Amino acid sequence: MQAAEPANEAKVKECFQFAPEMTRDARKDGGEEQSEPSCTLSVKQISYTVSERVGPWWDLPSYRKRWTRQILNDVSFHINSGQIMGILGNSGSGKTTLLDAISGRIGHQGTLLGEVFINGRKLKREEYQDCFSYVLQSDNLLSYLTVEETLTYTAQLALRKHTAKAIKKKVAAVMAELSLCHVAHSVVGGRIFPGISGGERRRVSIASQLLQDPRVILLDEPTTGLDSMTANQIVVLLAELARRNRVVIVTIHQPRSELFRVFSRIAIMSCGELVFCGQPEEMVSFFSQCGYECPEYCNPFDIYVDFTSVDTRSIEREKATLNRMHEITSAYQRSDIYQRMLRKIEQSLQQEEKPAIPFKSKESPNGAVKLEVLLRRTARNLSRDRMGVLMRLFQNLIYGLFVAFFLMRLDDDVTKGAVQDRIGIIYQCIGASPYTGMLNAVALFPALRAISDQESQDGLYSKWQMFLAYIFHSLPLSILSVFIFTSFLYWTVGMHPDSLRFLCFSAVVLVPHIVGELLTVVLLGVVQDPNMVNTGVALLNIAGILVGSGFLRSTQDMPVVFQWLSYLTFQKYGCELLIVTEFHELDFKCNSSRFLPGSCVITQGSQIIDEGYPGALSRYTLDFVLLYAFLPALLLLGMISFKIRDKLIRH
Ligand SMILES: Nc1ncnc2c1ncn2[C@@H]1O[C@H](COP(=O)(O)OP(=O)(O)OP(=O)(O)O)[C@@H](O)[C@H]1O
Repeated sequence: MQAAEPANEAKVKECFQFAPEMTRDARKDGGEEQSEPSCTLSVKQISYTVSERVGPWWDLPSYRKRWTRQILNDVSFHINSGQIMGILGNSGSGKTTLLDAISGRIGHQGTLLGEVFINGRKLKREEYQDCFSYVLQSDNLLSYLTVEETLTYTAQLALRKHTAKAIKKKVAAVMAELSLCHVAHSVVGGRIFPGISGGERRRVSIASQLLQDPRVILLDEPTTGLDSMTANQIVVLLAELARRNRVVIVTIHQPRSELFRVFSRIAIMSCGELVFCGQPEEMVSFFSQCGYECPEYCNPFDIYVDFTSVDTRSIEREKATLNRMHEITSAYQRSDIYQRMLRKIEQSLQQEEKPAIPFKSKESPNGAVKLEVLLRRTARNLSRDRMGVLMRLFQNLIYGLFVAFFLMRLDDDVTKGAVQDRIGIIYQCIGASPYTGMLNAVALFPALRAISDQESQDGLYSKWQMFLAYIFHSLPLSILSVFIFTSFLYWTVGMHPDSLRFLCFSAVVLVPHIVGELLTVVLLGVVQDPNMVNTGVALLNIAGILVGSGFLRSTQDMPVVFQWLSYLTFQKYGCELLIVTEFHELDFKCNSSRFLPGSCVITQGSQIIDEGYPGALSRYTLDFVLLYAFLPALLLLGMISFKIRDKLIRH
């Protein structure tokens, strides 16, 4: 099949006569006509299959059976630097999976076959992320930072050898390249916080990638959700980026017909197959020769995607449209366009002097510097959330107000609840403070986790470094919040009036609060759904109180297995410590006018310690050490959890 004919060229002109003249075509500038392309990307026979269960879990016989689903089928193409390729196709046709496969971000669930070559050199799997920049469909930007700050922190994470001045220059250059200078000092914003526009956000995402000077940029639906004018501007901008000696591949839904002149290559996908890949003019002539003309004044992108899509609304339609799709795919594979492309791949693989693989700038700083940058970035971003900071600082205090209002003032008279009320306060302090920690983590960490998933795939840092940065940033706030809470509660309700005991009390209550937050973040490493983590931490806390506190059932009376389990709970050490802190050397009164048999048996706090927590006084220091040992243990567990996440989540 011939690629282009004069008659068809006339048709092309006719078809797009309404399209305004674009500035300059990336293709004409640096594409086919470029004599010595500095970078070539060849994708050879990429196939991806996944094994899926046939039915839902509630239909056990079909759930047990599996079938193999072909997501990508033998996809090959070749593109040079200076060119921009648009991948079109209906929803579910495999566009995103193709980009994931090319960039090495595909999950472990399926079987990936095929090879990717840069400058004719085969890429190893571990080299993918050092070679490609990938702008995801949903941008995860830090909302309270300005555009300039966002890019500066990214540059600090990516570029070690650069001085502060060089980083500033680099950020300014990238902002100029992406026309972001006018919003440099504007806050990025997000769903609940207004900031820059959607189009500007996309450009910030692209700018973040450009900081590492990638030669191959992949973008998944960068125009989704944007109005058509902004979408056009983004694609024209991408074409300009391509013209500066880069390969740009972009998946796109419903591009406007004007963009016909902007793309150097158009690929159309359907059901995981590459139905067509060639120059836009070749596309029109190819489809015409197949008998599928683009009607006058119609957008060829829409028309050709429609021709190649499978309509599943009825079995008859599905059969007919699937046949049509296969017919067009076979015609493409027999065409000169396809054969020429295969020859280019072979030429590129067989050239004698293959240029080196152009990796992204790999001058990332050492782990400690990355952690420091992440810590500064997280602290600056979250500290600008005024309501968030206020809630964080005063949530414990608000809870303390409830308790204080309920109890008013502790009494020394055992007949007026001197023992019961004190135990109640200790129970509330140990039982409730993990929840406030958990709520903080569930509200704040998932957004940071999404950012770290993306940035760790870009090779900027490891996921566990974001985990540590979040925990370290939260420590001063947690300490302050607990101190405000205990300062109020301790003195208002009238606990043991001794400053040292107050400090010990605060130091003990701090741990469950931090453990609640830490445990939640640790679980968020391996469990994606924050609601499940929420429930899990709440249940663990309840179980810990039941087994460890000794309030609901005396530890000595519990079965041996629970006694052993209690040693694994921070509640055991926390409760023992608070009981000793409050009851040691405390004398009670007994109001004889309300005398009930047995009510005046307890006259000293030490009786409570000896009966309920024998030996707790002598274990005071050890209990403190064991209680605080939960913090480094959970930090370690968190690092392991986020290393597991590296394996579980590809992006
Ligand atoms: N790991 C996987 N397991 C099972 N199915 C998968 C997996 N990855 C992708 N798919 C399926 O493959 C098909 C192609 O998905 P993909 O996201 O690549 O489509 P797309 O063309 O990008 O769609 P859209 O335009 O809607 O984003 C979808 O039906 C998707 O459900």
